[in-house]
Amino acid sequence: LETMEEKEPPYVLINVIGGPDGVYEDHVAYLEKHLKIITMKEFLKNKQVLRHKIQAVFVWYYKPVVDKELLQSLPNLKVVVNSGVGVDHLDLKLIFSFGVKVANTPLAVSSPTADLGIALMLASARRIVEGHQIAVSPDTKHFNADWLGEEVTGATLGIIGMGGIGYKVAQRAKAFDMKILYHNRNRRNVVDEEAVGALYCHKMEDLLRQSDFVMLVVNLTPQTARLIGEKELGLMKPTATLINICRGQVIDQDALVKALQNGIIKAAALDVTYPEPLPRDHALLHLKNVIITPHIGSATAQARHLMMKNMLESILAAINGLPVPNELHV
Ligand SMILES: O=C(O)C(=O)CO
Repeated sequence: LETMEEKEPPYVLINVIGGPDGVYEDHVAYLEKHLKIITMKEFLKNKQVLRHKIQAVFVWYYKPVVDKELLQSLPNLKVVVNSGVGVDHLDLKLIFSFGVKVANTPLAVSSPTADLGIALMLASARRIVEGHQIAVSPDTKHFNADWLGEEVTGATLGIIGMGGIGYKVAQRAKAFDMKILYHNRNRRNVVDEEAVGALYCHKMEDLLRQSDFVMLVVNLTPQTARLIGEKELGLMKPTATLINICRGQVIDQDALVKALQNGIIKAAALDVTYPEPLPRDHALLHLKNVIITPHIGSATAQARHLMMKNMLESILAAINGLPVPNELHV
């Protein structure tokens, strides 16, 4: 009996298989080569037995919620692995206090999210969404658009948050001959700066005043919540565009709506809002100078596959007492 138990794969709790919030079915099939997957529903049905077996929680798009109650019910939990880089939905201190490790998947997310930032910048500058609407409209009399877009070539891009994703945005923007400014808690080393031609702005205000495009790429923390409000929007050029690919809460959305309505800034391109999705009557959904995508920074087949693979690697390492790839610390 003992040998049979030893051979049992590690038990991992996930929210649900399939559906909009679920782990993809083909990923589950892959994971099951190494793990025993338990859905939240199965767990709740047979909690008394399963709670002792579960060694990892697989948080796929914010679910399941890892709260005190869940942590208390899993005495053999070793690790919580999170899809994506942002862990603002996890109470790290609480999780660590249970002696549980946490890992995320920064490498899977950084390139596709940077790509999306550039895509939003170009889509806004070249009015791609409006162009599409004209091209498919039954009424062809506006076919030759009676408006013009802006070029990004030679324009100034201000990147707020120069971590893994921000730096990849800069690498891409360099290819457009953009002038790149950045603001970050810590200045990057000179080699990194020179490789992309990025100039450090110690004061975010300086970046806001000078940029034609401002891209937000920070982690959501108490320090970055509502980082961009009425005052900051007021410092931006009336011709500037704000692009957000990190978290909606980094912007004071009411202030953004006012700034967009009153010509304080020209446009916004947002992959993230709060809440997600926005209520259907929200002003941001009805302004012509706004483009919104439904939080698709990492929504590529390659990224999601790599996320799942990295999460699996972190689970197996933690369970086997090995160094955990992408482990987060306090
Ligand atoms: O990596 C993250 O935090 C994401 O939001 C993925 O889209």
